[in-house]
Amino acid sequence: MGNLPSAAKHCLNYQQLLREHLWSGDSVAGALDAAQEVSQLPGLPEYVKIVEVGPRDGLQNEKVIVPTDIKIEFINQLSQTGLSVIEVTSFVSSRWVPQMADHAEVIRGIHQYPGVRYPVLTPNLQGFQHAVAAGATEIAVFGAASESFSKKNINCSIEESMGRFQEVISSARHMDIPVRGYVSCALGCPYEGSITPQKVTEVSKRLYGMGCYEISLGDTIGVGTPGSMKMMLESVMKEIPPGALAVHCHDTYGQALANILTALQMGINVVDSAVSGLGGCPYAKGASGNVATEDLIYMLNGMGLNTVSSL
Ligand SMILES: CC(C)(COP(=O)([O-])OP(=O)([O-])OC[C@H]1O[C@@H](n2cnc3c(N)ncnc32)[C@H](O)[C@@H]1OP(=O)([O-])[O-])[C@@H](O)C(=O)NCCC(=O)NCCSC(=O)C[C@@](C)(O)CC(=O)[O-]
Repeated sequence: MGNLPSAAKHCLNYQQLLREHLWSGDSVAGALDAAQEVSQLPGLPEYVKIVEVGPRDGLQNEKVIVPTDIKIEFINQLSQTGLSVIEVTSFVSSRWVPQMADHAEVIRGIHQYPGVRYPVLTPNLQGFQHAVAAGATEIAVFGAASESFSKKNINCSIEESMGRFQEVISSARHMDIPVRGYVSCALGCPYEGSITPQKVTEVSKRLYGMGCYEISLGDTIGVGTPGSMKMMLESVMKEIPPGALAVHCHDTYGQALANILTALQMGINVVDSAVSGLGGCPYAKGASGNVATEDLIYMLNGMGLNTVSSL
């Protein structure tokens, strides 16, 4: 692959692993054999939707800017693996996140496969308008449960961000564009430390009330444990049904799969992940990558849970 950045080579190799082995049911050395009997744990959903965030969350944090044609090839290959949602880029300021400066070229350049959705991140009306002009048909707004993180990440307070999101969501609604909402720092903040479940609930409830069809609760710096995940979800689930929630776990302390399992046991069946464990937010220092898609699928397969939608 010539002199491709190593991150891109790495994720394209993993993509091959996903397509050739995990989804198709072949076994890789030491991996679970499709014919092997699996026993399902009680209380788990039968189907888990994976939201692949590698091209966006993964590549936004790479030191080397991945060339646009490689991003397009990466997304096209991911589209052929069986994933039903691939978050492809973000319409943010290229001064803030230079890695996403080619957002319009990426969305225009990819082949949009039937049955796959390709959401993009939009922080404000300007980003939304550019995203729609480039052909985006699904978007996500991204807020935080931490005041300091909100200021560092999107340069406004939580209250101001809610005003911007309301504008975006209203415009999206007029165009029948579905909007997902992220809540960062759901289990801890790089600037403020712990965040109360009540604060996470308050922000999530506002986004849900504005019309986000799904709220993705982000453990932005990967400090959560099954204990704190359970407490946070118990609080959020008093206001939002589990069917409208997703979890987004970074893996700094190796807790991501355990945290995801906790969420699944509590009735959540949408999980964000990034192929090869890429990822991190440029405004959350110390955060490691997301849970790796292939590890997540390995765990879900091992529990007999379906990850390919039959819809
Ligand atoms: C939100 C802004 C744009 C505010 O940035 P700002 O500087 O406060 O914006 P402004 O409204 O004051 O405008 C200043 C300049 O930015 C431009 N501008 C204004 N809006 C846009 C836009 N949408 N796209 C492109 N340009 C834009 C605007 O046109 C103007 O340009 P100038 O007149 O100076 O030439 C900035 O703070 C930003 O881009 N932040 C993005 C940060 C980011 O992308 N973070 C990573 C994603 S979040 C994440 O990773 C967490 C998550 C989702 O994965 C979940 C988890 O793990 O927790």
